[in-house]
Amino acid sequence: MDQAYAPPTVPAPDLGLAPVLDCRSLTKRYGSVNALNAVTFTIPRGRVVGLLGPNGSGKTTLIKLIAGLLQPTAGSAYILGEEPGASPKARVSYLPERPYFSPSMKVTDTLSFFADFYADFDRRLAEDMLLRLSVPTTATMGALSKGTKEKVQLVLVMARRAALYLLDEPIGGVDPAARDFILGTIIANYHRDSTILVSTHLVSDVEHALDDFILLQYGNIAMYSSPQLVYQQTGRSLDQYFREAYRC
Ligand SMILES: Nc1ncnc2c1ncn2[C@@H]1O[C@H](COP(=O)(O)OP(=O)(O)OP(=O)(O)O)[C@@H](O)[C@H]1O
Repeated sequence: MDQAYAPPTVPAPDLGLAPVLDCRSLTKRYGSVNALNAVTFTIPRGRVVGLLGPNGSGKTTLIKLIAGLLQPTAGSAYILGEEPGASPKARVSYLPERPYFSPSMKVTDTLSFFADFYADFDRRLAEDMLLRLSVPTTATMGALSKGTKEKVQLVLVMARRAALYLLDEPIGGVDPAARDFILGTIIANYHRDSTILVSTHLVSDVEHALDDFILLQYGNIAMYSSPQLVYQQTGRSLDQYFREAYRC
């Protein structure tokens, strides 16, 4: 069922290139649970797109399908014109919703791990960002607070030169001051040619950093628009609008 889907209301920048992400009738069922229902949308290059929606609306499922970590029940996700596979994966930098480094690894070890694993990883950029976020790089991951671990993992993912960044709940545990730094410096002003799809419940924190947003509800796209357009049409911030209209 896809009748809630509305096409993007913000015109895409005409870069004369294939869209970074093109999802066509993307569907995922877990047994009898319809997690994603024939979702169709396109994201052009150079956009920061928020993936919003209440618990269980399908955000993580969508991100994992795009990252190639889940097989769709039907439909496809194309990244720069290709389905997820070995070559597009190299163009995608994915931040999972849960920490994945061993607690005994030092922060510097995680940098070496990324440098060995990803040819597009910019170690100096990562070190610079960690310094600006006051992350102790000689500490082990297990000794870091939840928010600091999130900072490390986000920095690692954003220090790759990818075409598409998929960030699943990147800053839930980060304190508000650091959230501003992360959103303002790392996400909003980052790699202007790259595209970021970021899932989050922190609408009021992220909305100023977003070019567009996709609102999922019950595995369908309920809205694909921009915070600016919502403000023009309703006089409300995205956060206020959702609290009133959708309670998510
Ligand atoms: N491995 C799984 N097996 C069965 N059902 C699943 C599985 N993973 C997700 N689901 C179901 O699919 C639906 C979408 O889940 P998903 O995790 O994608 O939502 P979400 O929007 O990311 O939620 P949240 O905001 O709570 O993280 C939910 O009904 C969830 O219970």
